[in-house]
Amino acid sequence: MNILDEIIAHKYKEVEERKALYPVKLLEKSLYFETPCLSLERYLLRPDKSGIIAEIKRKSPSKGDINPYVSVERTSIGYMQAGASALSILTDSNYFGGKNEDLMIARKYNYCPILRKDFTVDEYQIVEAKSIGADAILLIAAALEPERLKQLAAFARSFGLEVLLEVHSQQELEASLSEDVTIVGVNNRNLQTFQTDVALSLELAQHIPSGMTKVSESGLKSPKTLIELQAAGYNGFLIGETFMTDGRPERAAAEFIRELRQLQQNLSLASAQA
Ligand SMILES: O=P(O)(O)OC[C@@H](O)[C@@H](O)c1c[nH]c2ccccc12
Repeated sequence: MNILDEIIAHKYKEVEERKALYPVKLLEKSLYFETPCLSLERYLLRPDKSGIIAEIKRKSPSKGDINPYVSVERTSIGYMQAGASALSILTDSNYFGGKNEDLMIARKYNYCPILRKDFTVDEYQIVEAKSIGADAILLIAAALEPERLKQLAAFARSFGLEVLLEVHSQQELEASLSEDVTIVGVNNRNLQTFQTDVALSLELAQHIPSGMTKVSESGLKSPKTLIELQAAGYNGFLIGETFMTDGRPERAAAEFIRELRQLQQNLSLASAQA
């Protein structure tokens, strides 16, 4: 069994337990149901922002502990001050050391779109995402039958949540697109080997319908790579480890974004001179 199958099998059980502990009726009392979501897509397209979705990830199956005691308050504020477009908060606890409270803390301190990063397999988790203040959810093509994925996407949209559709191949992409999906994320991490290869994003870019907002996910280590991805049509860049492996992730993000802006400026100067 590969790691994704294992995580998903565990998730189905976990969701049943959570449903019993915190019934939907209880979640629906959250004030966030009266608050409209901020559009991740719109923030990714804002020219004054970097396009970076900065992630808070304490640990992962591939790396083990990354930053287990990170301060979500300090890091989330610092990420946004550094010029990130949005936040991604892992809420899976078993494999990634996250929790709903992490997202709630990020929500409390930041006015920006927040992606709830989890393995969504059930409508309950979508109600839960809205109840903790998320603006967008992830749906992973490799984890869901295409028809099921489309149902969940429509359900998320009915709460105003945006959907980031995660794919690893052209087949997954073509099978899973629907009118409820406007943001496509190409995950550069192979879930069998945990290797990351940005070439996958560059390859798949041409197959993503124009008009979709394109995000490249995982293994992004240098601002130069972002410039390449931008040239290939990417608007968003999901970055976790490169920041989180630093004792102060927000400082690593600030440094990264400063370099990115420098490169962008050099490029626009060069093209103005040409
Ligand atoms: O830490 P990285 O290599 O920068 O990757 C971030 C993000 O893309 C990765 O955490 C991720 C992508 N898809 C996921 C699905 C579930 C959990 C985590 C992920």
